[in-house]
Amino acid sequence: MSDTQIPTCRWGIVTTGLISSWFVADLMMPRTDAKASHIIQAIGSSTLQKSQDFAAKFLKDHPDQKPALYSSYQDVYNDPNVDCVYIGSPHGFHKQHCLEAISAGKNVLCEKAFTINAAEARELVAAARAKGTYLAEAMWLRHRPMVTDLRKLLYEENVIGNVFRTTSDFQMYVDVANLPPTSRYKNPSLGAGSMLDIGVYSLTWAILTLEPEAPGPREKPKIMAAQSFVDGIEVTTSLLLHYPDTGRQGVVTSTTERRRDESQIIATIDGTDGFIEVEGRVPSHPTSFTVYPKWGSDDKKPQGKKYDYSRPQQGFIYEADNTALDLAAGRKESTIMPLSETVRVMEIMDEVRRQGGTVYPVDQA
Ligand SMILES: NC(=O)C1=CN([C@@H]2O[C@H](COP(=O)(O)OP(=O)(O)OC[C@H]3O[C@@H](n4cnc5c(N)ncnc54)[C@H](OP(=O)(O)O)[C@@H]3O)[C@@H](O)[C@H]2O)C=CC1
Ligand SMILES: O=C1OC[C@@H](O)[C@H](O)[C@H]1O
Repeated sequence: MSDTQIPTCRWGIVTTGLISSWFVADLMMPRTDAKASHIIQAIGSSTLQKSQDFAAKFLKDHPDQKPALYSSYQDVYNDPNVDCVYIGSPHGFHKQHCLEAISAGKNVLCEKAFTINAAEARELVAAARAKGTYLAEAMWLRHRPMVTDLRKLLYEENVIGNVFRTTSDFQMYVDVANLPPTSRYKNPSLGAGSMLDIGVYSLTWAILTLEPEAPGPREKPKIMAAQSFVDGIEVTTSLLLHYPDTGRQGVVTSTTERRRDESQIIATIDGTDGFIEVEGRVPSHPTSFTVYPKWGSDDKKPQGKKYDYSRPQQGFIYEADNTALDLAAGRKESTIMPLSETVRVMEIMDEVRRQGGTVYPVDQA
């Protein structure tokens, strides 16, 4: 604990790609409501030059940060001053990188999609439990205070009556046909495909708004899914969730075939007394939501009440703070995204892929 009684987490950043830059930039932004403080203790890349370039670019305004810069990921796992390793490699490497970190005795926060399939996720859970290390999926959407507030309005205050449906669509244009085979959006071994990369967020909106018990134990929905492909890579997934007990339905879609607007409605939750629209750039990046009463008999959209959560940070600070709090409390997994929940999500995506026809090389191993 620091003097101010908030925990400090010393992070070891593994890989210097896009997400690692977003994560580090967010952690370094000033704020007044910190629940933890964060130190970038080490950076590991496939080359020393990349680690140096990353630090020079993303820590240039933070001379107090003096990370050890490494030419391998293993050096980060071996660094005794690192409290938690953040893994930002492509999906296909998550299992290997997590296993290497765990076997070095390190706590791990690993990017989504957690693994390629549920079997890999279960293997990681077993490894972390055997070693006694912390392991969590960096599903940052679940950590947003907005999500907690929204679920409270839905299921404690019942602001839209009985929830019966959620729709969520993630659109992102990727020119799959013209990408090199090494790209994580094109290479099946790296887990290319819209479902694992972005559909997981649309699915998360359905889970969070249709399953009030989440992340506790609960029934699994029935799943109906279809997937489409370009050059053998899944580019569009549509999936229907149906909860027989309540009749609720989730309409969950993702595509890398469509350009999106800068701001849009990223999820809609329908209830018997009204509806809620979640606004933002994409389903991983909500900025506000608006609660509307039921439509009247005229054709005018009713007046809604907007809840705005825009702030300078992208939102990675919430998962980082919560990880630091978990570690300070001696927990071995996240209370917000427990490992059982990660495995459940992976199982749902396995079933979507089984119906849709996406097969990754490790599925056949
Ligand atoms: N939470 C979120 O909003 C986001 C999450 N993600 C997730 O983060 C992960 C990485 O995505 P992203 O940052 O976009 O990917 P990038 O391609 O930008 O970066 C991946 C990094 O992984 C390392 N790497 C190791 N082996 C390979 C390989 N064979 N091919 C490519 N990279 C390799 C490289 O790091 P180095 O050169 O340093 O060794 C590379 O820079 C994915 O799991 C993705 O789903 C991505 C974007 C947003
Ligand atoms: O998690 C993600 O959200 C934003 C997208 O740009 C990215 O490809 C995806 O991995």
